[in-house]
Amino acid sequence: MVDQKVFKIDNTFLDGAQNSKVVLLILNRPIHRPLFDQFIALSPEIICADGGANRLYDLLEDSEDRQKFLPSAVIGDLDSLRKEVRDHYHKQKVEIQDLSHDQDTTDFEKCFNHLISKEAFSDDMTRFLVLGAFGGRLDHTMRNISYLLSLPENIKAYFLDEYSMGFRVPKGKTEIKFSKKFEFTKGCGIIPAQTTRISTNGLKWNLGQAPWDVTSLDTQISTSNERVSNEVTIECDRDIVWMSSLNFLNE
Ligand SMILES: Nc1ncnc2c1ncn2[C@@H]1O[C@H](COP(=O)(O)OP(=O)(O)OP(=O)(O)O)[C@@H](O)[C@H]1O
Ligand SMILES: Cc1ncc(C[n+]2csc(CCO)c2C)c(N)n1
Repeated sequence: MVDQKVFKIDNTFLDGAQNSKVVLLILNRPIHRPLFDQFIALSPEIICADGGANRLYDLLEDSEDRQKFLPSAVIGDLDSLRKEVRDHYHKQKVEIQDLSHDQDTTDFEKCFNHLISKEAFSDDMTRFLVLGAFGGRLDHTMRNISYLLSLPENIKAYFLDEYSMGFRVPKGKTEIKFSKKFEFTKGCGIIPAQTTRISTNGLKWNLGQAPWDVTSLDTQISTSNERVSNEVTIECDRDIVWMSSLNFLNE
């Protein structure tokens, strides 16, 4: 029998367990302060997608904090970036990239595509935390999920709001090690893009037996599931998005 390659996803970097490079991408959505404070403790590089810079600027009320948490770039078509915010970051020599010639990709995609095309971010150790990828307009959220599924396999992207965190699990067999500090054992879910044959281990309601041997958007999606272990194994024939609920709102 040929041994199947097992893909590993290790989220313990969120507990500060690994020495990984973290990039925090801020989109144009309200920023939940406790969420920001937790992730900023991982010493990330900050990048803002267009109006995301307004959100960062408004969150940090005094100039000392604004200086401390300076983004290294603001990227997008810049139609949402307020003048005072643009002037402020321009004065601080933050790179401001106007990509308004492109009317086919969202500001988030412009920003992320630009980042991952750079050598500094193309290594396997970089983790991208995208703040504000869910909530707000459902078409934006759905497009963000679609974009997540289209990323190259080596890109480690995590989409977040204060309720949940989503990441792609590629087709094949994957072992996921969860963060103890951030990811709640209750309230996890699996979002399929296409009709997917799937089996899991480590959940209270494992998938793998009829009718739960298949998941698809137009039949059934596992939500409100629970992890019974800090490690879960998933085997699927299409990429899916794993959703972990976060416990910020329970604090
Ligand atoms: N209402 C919203 N709901 C969900 N996500 C949003 C919303 N507004 C903005 N975003 C996210 O933040 C990113 C930056 O937002 P910004 O307001 O600067 O762009 P936009 O002009 O509204 O959208 P687009 O990306 O289509 O140009 C967007 O690309 C999108 O991913
Ligand atoms: C089929 C299709 N639908 C919508 C748009 C519009 N659009 C999508 S992203 C974007 C940029 C916004 O900053 C714009 C204008 C398109 N180009 N193609």
